Amino acid sequence: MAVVEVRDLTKRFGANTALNGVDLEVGRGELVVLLGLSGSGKSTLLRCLNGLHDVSGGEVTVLGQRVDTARRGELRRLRSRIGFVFQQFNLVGRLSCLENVLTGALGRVTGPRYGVLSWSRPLRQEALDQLDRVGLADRAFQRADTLSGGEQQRVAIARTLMQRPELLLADEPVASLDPENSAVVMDLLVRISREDGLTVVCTLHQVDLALGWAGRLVGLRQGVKVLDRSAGDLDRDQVMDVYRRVDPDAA
Ligand SMILES: Nc1ncnc2c1ncn2[C@@H]1O[C@H](COP(=O)(O)OP(=O)(O)OP(=O)(O)O)[C@@H](O)[C@H]1O
Repeated sequence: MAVVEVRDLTKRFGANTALNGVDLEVGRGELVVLLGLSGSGKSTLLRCLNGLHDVSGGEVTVLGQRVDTARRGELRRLRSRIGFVFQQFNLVGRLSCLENVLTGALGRVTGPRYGVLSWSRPLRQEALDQLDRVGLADRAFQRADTLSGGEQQRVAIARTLMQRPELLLADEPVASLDPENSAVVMDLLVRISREDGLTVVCTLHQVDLALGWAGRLVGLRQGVKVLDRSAGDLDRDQVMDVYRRVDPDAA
């Protein structure tokens, strides 16, 4: 069964059509990168997958759950199975890295938590293991806002893993990082996807990163899917064609 099944998806914002008849199927363990010019609909597509946007037409099924027709409770349960990694990390800067990672498990416990010791020992160990996995176990008790951008994104990924997601959506996860840190974060996403059989759908701006790290590339141009191929079958020029601007007067 596909993890993501999108059929003829259309999303309009007023008169603006952000997605126009998009079909997409993503199988378990695939790492798919969405590419396209700014405004081509990449983030909108990610947001339709976890129900952050209502759809204007078509069907979206994720982890066997219809998203476009889901009730609020069904959406809440579905979102607890989907990890989301953002460009801006969204860590709580004054909290330690360990506490930030622990908050990823909030959906698995009942009631509020204040401070590291309010979490059970097994969860604390699990959070430490996740920090270790992203290479930052030695920073567990350091304030998150004292870490570099690349390190903060790795903590954010560890936090998402605490959620035990079955699907990971990443919206420009390396957009604010330098090339070296971008490579570290992409390496990490690929490794986690392979080790856990985790399905990842990620938007990226950098063609070379996408070609180097993705299993499959999906290109959007003005809300239309114009490319959907295995990365190994593509060269740079073919991918760059996704970025060809469309002259509105030429149509
Ligand atoms: N909440 C919104 N309200 C109105 N229009 C929106 C909204 N979100 C996106 N859009 C519009 O939908 C289109 C697609 O935007 P989207 O953010 O999905 O593009 P993108 O490919 O992710 O761009 P970027 O690479 O800059 O993040 C754009 O024209 C954008 O202005």
